[in-house]
Amino acid sequence: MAEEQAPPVRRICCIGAGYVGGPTCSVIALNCPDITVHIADINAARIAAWNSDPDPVTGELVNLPVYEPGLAEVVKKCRGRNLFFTTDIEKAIEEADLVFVSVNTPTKKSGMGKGFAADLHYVEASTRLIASVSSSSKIIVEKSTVPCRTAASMRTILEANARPGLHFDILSNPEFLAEGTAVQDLQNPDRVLIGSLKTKEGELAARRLKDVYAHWVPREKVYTTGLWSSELSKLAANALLAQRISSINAMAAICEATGADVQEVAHACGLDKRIGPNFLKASVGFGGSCFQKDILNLVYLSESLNLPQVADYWKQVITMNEYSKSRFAQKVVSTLFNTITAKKVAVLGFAFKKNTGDTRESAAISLCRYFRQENAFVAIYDPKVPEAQIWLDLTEPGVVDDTKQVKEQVTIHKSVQSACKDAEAVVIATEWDEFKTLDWEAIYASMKKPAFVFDGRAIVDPKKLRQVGFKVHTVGQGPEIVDPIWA
Ligand SMILES: NC(=O)c1ccc[n+]([C@@H]2O[C@H](COP(=O)([O-])OP(=O)(O)OC[C@H]3O[C@@H](n4cnc5c(N)ncnc54)[C@H](O)[C@@H]3O)[C@@H](O)[C@H]2O)c1
Ligand SMILES: O=c1ccn([C@@H]2O[C@H](COP(=O)(O)OP(=O)(O)O[C@H]3O[C@H](CO)[C@@H](O)[C@H](O)[C@H]3O)[C@@H](O)[C@H]2O)c(=O)[nH]1
Repeated sequence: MAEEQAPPVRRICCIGAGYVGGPTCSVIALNCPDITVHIADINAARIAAWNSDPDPVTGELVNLPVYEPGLAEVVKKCRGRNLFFTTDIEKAIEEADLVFVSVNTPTKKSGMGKGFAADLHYVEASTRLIASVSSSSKIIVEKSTVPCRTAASMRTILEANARPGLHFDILSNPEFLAEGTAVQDLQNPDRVLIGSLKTKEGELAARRLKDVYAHWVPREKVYTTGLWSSELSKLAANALLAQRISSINAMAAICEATGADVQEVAHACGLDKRIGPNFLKASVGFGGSCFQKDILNLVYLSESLNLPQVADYWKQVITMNEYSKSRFAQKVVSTLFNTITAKKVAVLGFAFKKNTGDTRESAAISLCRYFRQENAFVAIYDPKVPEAQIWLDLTEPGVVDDTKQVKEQVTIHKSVQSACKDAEAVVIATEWDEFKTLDWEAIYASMKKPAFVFDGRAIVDPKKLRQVGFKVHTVGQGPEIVDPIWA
């Protein structure tokens, strides 16, 4: 029997103009000129930034709220054509035939499940708003990362509150973009996952969303599943990715103690097709808004399903990540003759990875906290993170209680050279490309001696730095092999 014709989606609303909603729906607008896209948010400042004017000299959109390579060009091309940023959420919902819910789902800070469960109140508020303002049937798409079976709660809320006669199909369409490569990932995804109910209506709604992606994604890359599998696949994918990093970081600790080199170990393992080479880069620890949050979410889900062994298994990925960060900080302190009190430590990079201005759960935040607790002076440089954001991260309520002391101990610099001047140690916390080609001789000349480099990302050549005069520690490299005088 022929499949029922799926009417094309003409108007899309995206609730949430953040790191996911903004790039995702801008790329949809770019590839689907026949679809009008409204990205709506309660945060007026964020929407104003999305609507900000180009730089009068270069014509570039330099004030967008999310920095992603290539994103400004996409927004410039589509904004005002078929892409609009608005705070009029109700109107955007009302006019749409498909609504993405792309709001934040942070870890709960209080109440039941505190520290583990996802806070779903933004998702619920969006769902209630959709129910109250809609006068036509719509497809509602979970874009946010949510616990398994959230779609069932959304359905219950919609059915209880919407006008009689309206029909809502709920789809799960988790986002797999990584920050720093968001546009590239969206333009050429490994896969697009769409989960739906296995009913005639559910499958028709999934086909309509598939048709949107088919404007630029090959149809065979769109994988359709049941709703619950789709929701769980997002948590599973992040858990598996983070697990690889914790696994290689655990190996890094063994390497440092034995003289093995974790880069060689990772390469040797990655040559096995079953293992593969990606996501095996040892580091100071993973950061970002997703890995920790989503694993905690999975741990909570497992515990609530009375699966404590499963919960413990995944919890260990986070425990190992915390250990990686503290182990690295400990290495700095022990190498600097067991005290960094009143010593200047330059921290290069504050973002959780390169090519983003995002600092959420960045390893640099933890490192700076450790160094401050040891009474060091911390000098920070990052090419993209705004100064105000760094202060916010270091003085977040509940993390430190003494803003004044933070400001006495921490300085934020506009250049690497200025951050490193008179420092005893340089710590590379983010793998920004510019750190690979620094003028290390000039940096060395300006530092106190002995001058140390602690490379938490394994991006600089330790041999070259040692020739300049530095004492170098690279994450995952045993010192007794590369520098016998440290043995
Ligand atoms: N950041 C990533 O790389 C990434 C990747 C894949 C999935 N995700 C998931 O996507 C979701 C969004 O993440 P994000 O990084 O974009 O978060 P974000 O905090 O950057 O953006 C969320 C936006 O939603 C807005 N919002 C909240 N409630 C609203 C409401 N009721 N009405 C209108 N706007 C509302 C907020 O003001 C905010 O601007 C999360 O569930 C996250 O886990 C994130
Ligand atoms: O081999 C590696 C790879 C990554 N990292 C670190 O891991 C963190 C996360 O990196 P990455 O996954 O590249 O960035 P995210 O933007 O957090 O993306 C992850 O989280 C998103 C939100 O759910 C998902 O959509 C993506 O698929 C998933 O990769 C960063 O601190 C990286 O420096 C390592 O230490 N070693």
